[in-house]
Amino acid sequence: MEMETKPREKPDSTRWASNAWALLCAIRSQSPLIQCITNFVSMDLMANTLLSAGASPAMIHSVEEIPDFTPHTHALCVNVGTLSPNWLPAMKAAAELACKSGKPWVLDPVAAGASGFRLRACLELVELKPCVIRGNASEIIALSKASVGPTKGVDSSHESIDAVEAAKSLAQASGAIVAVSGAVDIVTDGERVVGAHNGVPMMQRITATGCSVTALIAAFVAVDPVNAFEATASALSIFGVAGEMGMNMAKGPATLRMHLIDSLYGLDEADVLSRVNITSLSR
Ligand SMILES: Nc1ncnc2c1ncn2[C@@H]1O[C@H](COP(=O)(O)OP(=O)(O)O)[C@@H](O)[C@H]1O
Ligand SMILES: Cc1ncsc1CCOP(=O)(O)O
Ligand SMILES: [Mg+2]
Repeated sequence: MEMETKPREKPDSTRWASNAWALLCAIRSQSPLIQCITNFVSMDLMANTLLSAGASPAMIHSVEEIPDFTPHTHALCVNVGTLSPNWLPAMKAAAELACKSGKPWVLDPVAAGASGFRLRACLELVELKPCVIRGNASEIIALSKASVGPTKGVDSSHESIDAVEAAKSLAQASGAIVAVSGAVDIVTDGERVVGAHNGVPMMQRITATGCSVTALIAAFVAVDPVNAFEATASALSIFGVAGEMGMNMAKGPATLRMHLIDSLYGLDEADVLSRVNITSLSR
């Protein structure tokens, strides 16, 4: 039998899983403060998602408070779900201040293609250099093409895999990491593309799971801002793992919502190492 002369390299999938676990541990020990300027529908689930992961959420959105508060946060999540003209200045001010303070910020362009007002707002926010943009496939396609069109509102009428090219070109044009959620969560920096193959279809039946995973991405990039690509894929995969484990105990969307949060809170190393499934999709 031939002796191995150097340590065998761990396969990619194992490295992704170990890294995801390390980042979750960092969130649990550091409890990063995440400012969320988000829609009324998502506030509760988003805050509870962040708390169960170990982060500290603050739903603070008035423009008057941003100069005092935003510089003390570790990351910012901006979500345009229930956008109205009087909320946009606060979103922009917080994004600008986050950048100025060297803090990553993450954009969720909910229903980007549903109206001209919403699309313009999203495009203006993209100009303010988000670290990560996470949407469903229809949102990323609309934002990438800068086009308003027939949509299903906040839901997607496309598969995530159909948005890979749109995501790559949005990443190249904006400099952001772009994530497309769906059956496979796609993450790209414009060159590399990975897929996170976790989650269950029932997650689409709970409102604000997309919003909540965007906030979770903010928590992951808060603890590893230099590796936003890896942090984004890890957050999506970990949320999917919590969904898979929650689904084992759920009877439908309402109980999945509860068990997903409990599972995210209780994830241990063995769960993460055995379930995180991130693979390269680059050609
Ligand atoms: N068919 C699916 N299979 C597994 N997970 C899914 C599926 N569709 C969505 N998810 C998961 O549900 C969460 C919300 O994604 P999605 O429904 O695409 O976002 P949004 O609510 O913004 O439209 C993500 O964590 C995603 O991975
Ligand atoms: C239903 C709804 N309407 C405006 S925002 C919102 C929540 C959307 O949440 P998600 O994008 O996570 O499904
Ligand atoms: Mg959404």
